[in-house]
Amino acid sequence: MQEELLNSVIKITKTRDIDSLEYSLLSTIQEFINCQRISVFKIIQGQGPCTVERSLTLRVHDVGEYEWLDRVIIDEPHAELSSCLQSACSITMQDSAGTERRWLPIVIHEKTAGAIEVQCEGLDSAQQVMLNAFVRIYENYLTILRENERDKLTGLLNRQTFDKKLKQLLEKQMLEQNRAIRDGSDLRSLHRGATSWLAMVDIDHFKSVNDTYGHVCGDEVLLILSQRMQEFFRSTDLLFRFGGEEFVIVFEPTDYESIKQRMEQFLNLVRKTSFPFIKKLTVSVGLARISPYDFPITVLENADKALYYAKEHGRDQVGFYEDLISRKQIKQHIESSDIDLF
Ligand SMILES: Nc1nc2c(ncn2[C@@H]2O[C@H](COP(=O)(O)OP(=O)(O)OP(=O)(O)O)[C@@H](O)[C@H]2O)c(=O)[nH]1
Repeated sequence: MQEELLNSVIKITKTRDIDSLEYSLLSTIQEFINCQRISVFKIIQGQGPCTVERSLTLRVHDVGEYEWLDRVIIDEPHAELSSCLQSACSITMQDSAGTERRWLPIVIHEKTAGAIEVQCEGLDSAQQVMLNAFVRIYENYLTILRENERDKLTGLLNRQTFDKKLKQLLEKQMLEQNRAIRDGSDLRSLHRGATSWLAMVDIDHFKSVNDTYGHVCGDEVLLILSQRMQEFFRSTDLLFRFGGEEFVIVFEPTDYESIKQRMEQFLNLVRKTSFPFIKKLTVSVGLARISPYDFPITVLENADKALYYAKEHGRDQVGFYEDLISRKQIKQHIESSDIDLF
């Protein structure tokens, strides 16, 4: 037993990314405590009321038969889950058939980040101790992994995580498309023109902010801008600090008109935001569509070309890659495999 326990701790801490960590945690809990259902819930930070997503569920049907349920946003969290998240305390409920449901909070840097829900036939005290210990190990390890994913100054995702996150998003889109084709759904009516988008945001004349007011003031500008971005964009949009004064946003699928309007509103918000010392600050944006079969580098290059165009044509504006291509204002990126050599 002791050896099995040690091996399971090794399994959990061997993981190098947050998604695999969730799989390891749930399978380990299931291995030691016979459950009917285990889920990881996460609070998605954003504006307005607290949004919760069920990040992963392991549902056990029969001995040796189980299924994994994927990420889903929970509009109305269960009352007990909400209490657990708000109070950061464990909550247990038992129904008349003796089935127990437990919610254990996940606390990171003294803030509740989510909860683990366990549904089972009732736990003895040794199992309860074990369950608590697994959740604490998960909590500690999650703290380390989260810090590795984030930029130190702004707290946004860092560039190193970009390829992985975009790949996950593209795989999800591809799965959805394949599922729709398999189920015979009409893709056009299914998505109604909605695709994912990537925006590259770059502060205009940032060098002069540093040169005139110093690096500390420059850092403060970066911090305020990233806070505004976190408040303004949806909690499901991925925000990265890509380099010095460059940010990348990957949007959940939406149509062209909506993304256009949202980016214009964002530019307006930046114009109206007050930054220390600086009278006026603006940003330029390059926006490109993300298709399921794109390479991350291609999408970045497209957005970068559109950004370059926006910078060259007066700054404080959004360059739309597809628009610029169709108007022949920039040249299309050609994949090396598409080039006909003969
Ligand atoms: N304060 C601060 N400055 C940074 C950081 N990283 C990069 N920079 C500065 O960002 C500035 C980027 O300047 P440029 O690439 O010349 O661009 P720009 O002045 O914004 O001009 P345009 O992009 O053409 O509008 C440089 O002065 C860098 O030193 C950082 O973490 N903090």
